Amino acid sequence: MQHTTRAIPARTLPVISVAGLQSPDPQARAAVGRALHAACSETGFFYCIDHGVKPELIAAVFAQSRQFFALPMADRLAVHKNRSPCNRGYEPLRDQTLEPGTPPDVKEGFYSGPEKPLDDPAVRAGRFNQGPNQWPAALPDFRAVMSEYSTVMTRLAETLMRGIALSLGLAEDYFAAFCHDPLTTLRLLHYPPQPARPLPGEKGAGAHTDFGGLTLLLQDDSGGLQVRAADGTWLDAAPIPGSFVVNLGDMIARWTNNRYRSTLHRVINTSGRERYSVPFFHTGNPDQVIACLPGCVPEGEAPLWPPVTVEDHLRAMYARTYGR
Ligand SMILES: O=C(O)CCC(=O)C(=O)O
Ligand SMILES: [Fe+2]
Repeated sequence: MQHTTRAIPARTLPVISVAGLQSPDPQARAAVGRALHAACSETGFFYCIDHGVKPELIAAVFAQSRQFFALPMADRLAVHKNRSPCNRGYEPLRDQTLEPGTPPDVKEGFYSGPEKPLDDPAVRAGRFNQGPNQWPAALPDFRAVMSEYSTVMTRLAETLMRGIALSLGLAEDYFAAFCHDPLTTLRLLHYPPQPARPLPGEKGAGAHTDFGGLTLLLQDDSGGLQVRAADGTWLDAAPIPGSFVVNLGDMIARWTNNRYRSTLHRVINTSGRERYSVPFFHTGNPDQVIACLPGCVPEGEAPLWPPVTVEDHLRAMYARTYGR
């Protein structure tokens, strides 16, 4: 019998151990940089392992999230994000339409972020997504768990941004200004099972790219996250326990003139069960101007996008996906 071989594009996302980024040995850090370079330029998505985030903390975040979405609707509506000047709190089912032209997403969520009092100068100035959180009164540990998790994840995102700088041949602290007072958003998501008879195009989360810098996602064991491959097919980002699925958002695509990809992804919860996930968005310093990095435009060509601030891009994307 004859066997033929042919190159088959990888059908899984790369898995990157990021422990080396914490090493005092520059060779170890550079090796992670090389792995990041391949992942960021090919898929814009990878699994991050050996990240140092404690499993107990991750378990606590999921446990609090399940409890939140199991609260009576009146308790959830008491912290509706429409009551917040900065998009913090509960987001009901079908509130967001990530994919233009499709029905609203079959997911509900909860947003929190760095706590700033109403008299903080940035809040008084009406800066986007900055201000106080709303916390569910019925869950006494919720606030502490989410706040600790946000702190830990901000640190991990900063470490990864140092790795991304190395991967681009830049100084390791190149993105320090982007990380200095970052907008970060912790989002809890709950997806009911995909409807038995969905409307045309109806999904848990419509196809979209993320708006910011890095997204670090926890998913439960339901599956359902799909990532668009270069050939236009959808890859399943199957759950790997203990890992984060990391992807690059629009800020990094614009910075690198699309050398690093902000890749379309979507969720269809065909597990038949409730699905829980927790994206953490590290969006960056709101005043940071994102303009094409030196060396990312070929001679004689113009960059693909004009410069934009983090805050302006974020504002435009919320307006588009929430229709207000
Ligand atoms: O729930 C997921 O797995 C992905 C969520 C997502 O893509 C988002 O919130 O931007
Ligand atoms: Fe996303």
